[in-house]
Amino acid sequence: MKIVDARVIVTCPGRNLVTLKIETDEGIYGIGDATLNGRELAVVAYLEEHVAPALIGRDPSNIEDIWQFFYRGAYWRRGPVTMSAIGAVDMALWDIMGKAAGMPLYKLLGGKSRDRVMVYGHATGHDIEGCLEEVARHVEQGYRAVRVQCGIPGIASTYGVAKKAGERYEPADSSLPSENVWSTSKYLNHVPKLFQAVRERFGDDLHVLHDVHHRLTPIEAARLGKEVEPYHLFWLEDCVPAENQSAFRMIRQHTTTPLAVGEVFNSIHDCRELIESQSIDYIRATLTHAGGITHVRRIAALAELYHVRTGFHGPTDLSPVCMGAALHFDTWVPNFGIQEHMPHSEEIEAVFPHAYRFEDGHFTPGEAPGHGVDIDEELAGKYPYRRASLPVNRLEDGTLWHW
Ligand SMILES: O=C(O)C(=O)C[C@H](O)[C@H](O)CO
Ligand SMILES: [Mg+2]
Repeated sequence: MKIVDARVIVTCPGRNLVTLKIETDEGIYGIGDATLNGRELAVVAYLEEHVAPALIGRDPSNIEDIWQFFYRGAYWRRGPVTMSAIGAVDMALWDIMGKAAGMPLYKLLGGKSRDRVMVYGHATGHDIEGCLEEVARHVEQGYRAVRVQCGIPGIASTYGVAKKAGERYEPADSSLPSENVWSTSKYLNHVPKLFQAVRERFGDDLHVLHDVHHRLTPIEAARLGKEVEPYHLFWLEDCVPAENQSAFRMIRQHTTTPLAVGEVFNSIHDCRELIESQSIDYIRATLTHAGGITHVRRIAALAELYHVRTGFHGPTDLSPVCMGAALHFDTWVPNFGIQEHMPHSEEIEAVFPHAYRFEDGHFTPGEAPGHGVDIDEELAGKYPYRRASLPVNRLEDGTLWHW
């Protein structure tokens, strides 16, 4: 089998999504997700100029060699743009091989380690009462695990909180970055009260999660971890920016709250120290941004040695193609923890028909060969690209802060 075509499809059914389609001389094609939120066209250019031409004529079954060719062969290694491009190629090649073998991807990877994949949903509210209502709605829908993000009194807009009650939260909300204001002290005073209220209302069995979105310093993160200990979070996510991996050793010494990190990571080298020092409990690097299945399974294997489990990133800025491939990976990977789930809009679901299904707080990947996600190119063509940027954060005195 030979690759005869590789094309990038950009569509914006409510948000920008980038898909790589690789076609073979045997009529089998595969698709991969290459979406990098707010930087979509950088990956498109990388794929179109540097990757697609070099794919033509290759045997798609040489997945490992093709991965090495684009990683080592680029000389300039790593980084979200490069690794998203490689991730899309890799996902599409695994899709092709699954289709050629007539097997769902999880079987190619080594078969089922579990019957179904537990996901967590997103509850968001402007105040604690609003959050509790949203958590209740998720529980009614069957979710066993819910991430809870709440508006902070005295701060106009907060990460993870939709503009209006009941609306979807989409952070890439304007053409150029909008500016948010952040106060660490107001946030730290509020969050323990939120989780106290959640536990009082929903009891001990519901898994609850929280995303700090990189905003604290290590000692502030240590304080938060300690103060929410009585509420037994499933995890506290991205409590500090993780460029400085050793910061987590200090947080770890102060708290038994489980820690999750890695949605912005794109290689095993970003994760290595955190995993080897046993400073975290869940690794979130996912297939699109961390070089595809071929690379993320190395990360998962390293993590397994240190009791670290997977907790893949799964916001709407990753397309259903990533979601489908991730659900196969989750079904197979021995050290699975949980999978994030933010439902895509009806428009996006129509552009990307898929075999995966939600039931009772869990997903199954389906039995379609490959990753089981397709793209309706005609429909995709009706939604042209629109520039959208993620916000920036400033402290109350105007200092630029981590968003
Ligand atoms: O889903 C999460 O946990 C996130 O933090 C979502 C990110 O803000 C989003 O992917 C940015 O593009
Ligand atoms: Mg996050």
